[in-house]
Amino acid sequence: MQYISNYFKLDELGTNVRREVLAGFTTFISMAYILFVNPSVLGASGMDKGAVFTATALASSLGCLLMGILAKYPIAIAPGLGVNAFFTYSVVIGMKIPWQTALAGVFVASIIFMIITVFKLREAIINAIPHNLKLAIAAGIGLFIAFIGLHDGGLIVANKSTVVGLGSLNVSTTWLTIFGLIVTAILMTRKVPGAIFIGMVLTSVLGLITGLIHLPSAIISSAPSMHPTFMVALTHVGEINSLQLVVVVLTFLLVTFFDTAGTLVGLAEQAGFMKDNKMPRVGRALLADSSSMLVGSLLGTSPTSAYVESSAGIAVGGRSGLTAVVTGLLFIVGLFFSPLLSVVTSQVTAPALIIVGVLMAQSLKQIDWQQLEIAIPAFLIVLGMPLTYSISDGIALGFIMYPITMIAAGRRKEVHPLMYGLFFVFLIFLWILNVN
Ligand SMILES: Nc1nc2[nH]cnc2c(=O)[nH]1
Repeated sequence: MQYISNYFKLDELGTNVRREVLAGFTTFISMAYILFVNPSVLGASGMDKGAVFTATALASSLGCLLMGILAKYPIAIAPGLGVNAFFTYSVVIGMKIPWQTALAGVFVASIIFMIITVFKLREAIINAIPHNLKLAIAAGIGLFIAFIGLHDGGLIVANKSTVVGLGSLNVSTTWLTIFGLIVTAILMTRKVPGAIFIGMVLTSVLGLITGLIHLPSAIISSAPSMHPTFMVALTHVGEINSLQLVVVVLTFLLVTFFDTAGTLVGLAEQAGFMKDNKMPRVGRALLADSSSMLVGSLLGTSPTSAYVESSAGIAVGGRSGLTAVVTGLLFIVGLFFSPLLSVVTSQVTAPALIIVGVLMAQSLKQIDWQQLEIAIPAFLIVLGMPLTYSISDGIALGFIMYPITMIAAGRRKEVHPLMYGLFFVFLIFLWILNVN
């Protein structure tokens, strides 16, 4: 115990083992839903849900353990919601790229992410992209996953005359979504730890009682085999050979890199770790994420990110890497609960998607809406993501508009050369998509 306390510097951080364990549990309960939501989202791309479940648990566990032990932060890592939706809906379903190739794209992006981190290019890249556009990406992803949740839960449906509209309230399963959304919203508002998880449990129970969800055959079982997805990424790397796939890899990289970097800084501010506006050991934290993304792609899951839900553990006092280690160990325990997958239907996951969307949309408030040369591209990113049903299309719209409005405002010297490069990359990308 003394060794643990010394290693994680618990005394120095003004914390103790008991508080750290409680924080680790709190964070785990807040994000355990991803064990079920990730297989549901990636399963829609044709991937085996059981294999994704096991890959999700292992990649999350590894990410949390690395973050705890190497970077010593109370920050958890797991496959990001949003980027998994991009994987399924934009890349596999939209661009008709096989999931095996998409997984290879995640693998390639993770290697670039590692190189950027190890060779300290990270500051240069973080600085090249305007802060307001990074905020817009986070917010846009929030709107995108909320839109997916509203649609999957039956609340928003396609409509021939108005494009989209309110779903029919005569569909009984939609009432499960409504119930889940209200319960989760109340629990979140009252700051109950694990609100999203509890909301999902209560919605599933209501589904079981009303017969809208069928009883699972068991609760505990051995972890499902990863055979259908294991090492598939490696054998398909050769298929990353078109501009379309280069843009897909770039999007995986941009989204994961900025999501993680932004979330790390946000959480470090919350926990009081920032020194001179900089986060100490940020390289190690990014390495923890890029390593779990790399391993995750080989096991069978979309990119991992630092999780906003870590703020729940920090809020109950978690300050050291021990918090993340506890969360990581709990993901191993989670491996044995795969039979519950069948209970977690899209109506059960919908409220989680909508509420996490709200959390991610909070960065809207920091965007400088007064300067139109910034506001217009930022707005296109934010609105573009849900309306095009694609993170990369949203980024493309904003990144193409940005140099145009900046030049119009007489601020062309403030545009980083990389942004001019991305202007052409995304222009060609949209053009290729249109040709198809
Ligand atoms: N930062 C972050 N937190 C999440 N929590 C659930 N999904 C995500 C995600 O994609 N990014």
